[in-house]
Amino acid sequence: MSQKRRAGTYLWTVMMPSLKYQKGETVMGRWPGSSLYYEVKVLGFDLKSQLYTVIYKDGTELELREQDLKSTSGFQARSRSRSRSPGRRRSRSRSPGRTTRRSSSRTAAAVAAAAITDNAASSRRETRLRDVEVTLSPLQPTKTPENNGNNRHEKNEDKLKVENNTANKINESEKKVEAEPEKIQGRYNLRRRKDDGDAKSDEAKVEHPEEKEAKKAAGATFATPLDFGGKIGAYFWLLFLPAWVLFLVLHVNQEDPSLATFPPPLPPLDVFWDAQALSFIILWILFQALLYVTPVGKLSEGMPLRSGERLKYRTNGFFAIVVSAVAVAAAVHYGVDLTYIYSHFLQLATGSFLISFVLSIFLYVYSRYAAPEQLALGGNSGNVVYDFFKGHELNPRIKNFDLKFFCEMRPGLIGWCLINFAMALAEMKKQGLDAPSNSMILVNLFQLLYVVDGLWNEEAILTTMDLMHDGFGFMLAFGDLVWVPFTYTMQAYYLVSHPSPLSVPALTAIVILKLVGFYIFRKSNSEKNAFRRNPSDPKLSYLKTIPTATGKSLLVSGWWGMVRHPNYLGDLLMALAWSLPCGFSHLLPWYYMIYFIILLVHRDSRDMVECRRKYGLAWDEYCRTVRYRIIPHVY
Ligand SMILES: NC(=O)C1=CN([C@@H]2O[C@H](COP(=O)(O)OP(=O)(O)OC[C@H]3O[C@@H](n4cnc5c(N)ncnc54)[C@H](OP(=O)(O)O)[C@@H]3O)[C@@H](O)[C@H]2O)C=CC1
Ligand SMILES: CC(C)=CCC[C@@H](C)[C@H]1CC=C2C3=C(CC[C@@]21C)[C@@]1(C)CC[C@H](O)C(C)(C)[C@@H]1CC3
Repeated sequence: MSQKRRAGTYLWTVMMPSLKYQKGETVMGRWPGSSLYYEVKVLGFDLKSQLYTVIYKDGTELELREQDLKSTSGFQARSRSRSRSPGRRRSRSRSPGRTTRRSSSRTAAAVAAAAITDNAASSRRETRLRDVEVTLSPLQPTKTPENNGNNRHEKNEDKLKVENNTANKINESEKKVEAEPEKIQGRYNLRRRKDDGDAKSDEAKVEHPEEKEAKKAAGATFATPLDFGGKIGAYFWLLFLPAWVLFLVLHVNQEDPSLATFPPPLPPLDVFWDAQALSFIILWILFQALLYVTPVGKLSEGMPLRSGERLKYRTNGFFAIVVSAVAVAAAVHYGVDLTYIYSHFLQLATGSFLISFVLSIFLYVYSRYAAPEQLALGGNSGNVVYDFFKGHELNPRIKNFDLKFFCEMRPGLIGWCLINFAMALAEMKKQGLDAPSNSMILVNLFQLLYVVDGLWNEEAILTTMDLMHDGFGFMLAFGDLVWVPFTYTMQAYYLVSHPSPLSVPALTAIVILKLVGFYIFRKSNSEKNAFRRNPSDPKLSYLKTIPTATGKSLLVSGWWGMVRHPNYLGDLLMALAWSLPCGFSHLLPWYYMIYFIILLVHRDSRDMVECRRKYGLAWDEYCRTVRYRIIPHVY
């Protein structure tokens, strides 16, 4: 176990009697870059960095130094005679990119967060100060030697200018903010929340005595609210997910896979087990692992972690699928009968399930040796079953081998195409055809395009929820190794014994639908990925953005101004195009579509909660501007 895995860097206290401010205490916190103080609640204290995490009333969470906090006594409310009613304030100059009216109830945090800016125009407004509307007046500290003149901005007469200057600074310096977080933080005397990825610290890893005590509490405090039904839900999903795969696999084999025949007849237990099938799965995973570690292709950087570190990923997925295709073609050429996959589907699925289960146990045990900052916020409840299910560690790695990235992008995803191909061969064999049916060809090509595109743009996965936020546990291990290859292939499996002829107009309409969906999916994912990687990319300069207190901005025009998840919309259209070739006789080939709607609606809600937590009122502003979640004018 490396030293790094054991070293706990960020430690939080539940009770630290020696601290000036206690957890839960309400104090006044300076808004970064200004002299304005707002009421904040202390959430915790980081021993190592000596920073307090506080939450403003608008929900923004920031990390502040002790000197940026003051007790509430000694503050006076801003008198009305000194400042116009903030609710009636008007903007002196409107930013060209501004698209929405200001909300009447807002704190400075929100003001800083809510100015929608034009990416390109922001640099031209470098020195311009703007006034903005606010309703909640910030409080100013009564002058004391301590706070008098310790900040350049305090000399400004109009404090709101200062406040808005802060907003502007955040707008102006978006490029710098994302590229040079430390510099910006230094300027504002502020650190973003740790989970937003910054704050690399090189301080010595000496353990203070208090740290030891605090370590015990660290596990429980580094967590976000539970989802998937919480602890009870975790038990349910652990049982339900494998049972559902079994149900589908047993159903699709029937001549008439009607849901009325529930439960499907269970085969004897020994049918499930096949050592040969298990060894094929192991060989496949090892083969993919070998391709993954082959030093071919780019080394891409992931998003900054809580520790500030950026992991490197070998993004050679396209290379892997090409080599895999050549290997499979060679195997077929030399007489390997791929219809084995069709005839041993249940056994192969069982083998994969065993591997995913063993892997999940390993991952959980391995995560017990990880440093607190390496854990996933969403899988750190302290409940073994929940954390085992959700994934305790964010990016488990054995040396440079990233287990989550590998499992998500390689064996299951490429295996999905292999299985589809085997189903096409099985269809020809079973139906006595010289070539696969039109429907089978469409399903194969559509899903192949989806996978190849994912691998070609492999770097884009590094800015998705799974890679950035979700831990690696049973949910993803099972999802990647069992769910994807053995349920996403349902349409092809179904077509083997349920031919579904397609007319030319139907075929054309389905192809168009797929292409439209693909276009939306690819363009929107690439837009967000490019923006997250380089917000000052000149190619994105036409886009409008909302700055947030974390230093990151939110896109509010382009694809991400159409709906909040344009990528989901494209994905759903593609899912529809995958099911349509199978006709309407049975529900089974529509399983993916139904599951996918549920998955994406749930993912959207999870993301909403997470983004609200991260971005506070800036997120609300985004939601007010972009009203629909996935389908314009519908949902
Ligand atoms: N076939 C399948 O089974 C599945 C496919 N998918 C597909 O995978 C892809 C990735 O999906 P997923 O990871 O769920 O979600 P997203 O790729 O949409 O990632 C969501 C994150 O994007 C960032 N974001 C949200 N709104 C904005 C904005 N306006 N401007 C800039 N950044 C924003 C936020 O992260 P931050 O601000 O921290 O950067 C947010 O947490 C999608 O295309 C989806 O359809 C997903 C699940 C299953
Ligand atoms: C019910 C259950 C077990 C849920 C687990 C969900 C996983 C199956 C999915 C979560 C996100 C995924 C993504 C892809 C595959 C499915 C899982 C793992 C993905 C790799 C498919 C190919 C795409 O191009 C993609 C790279 C965008 C995508 C990323 C998310």
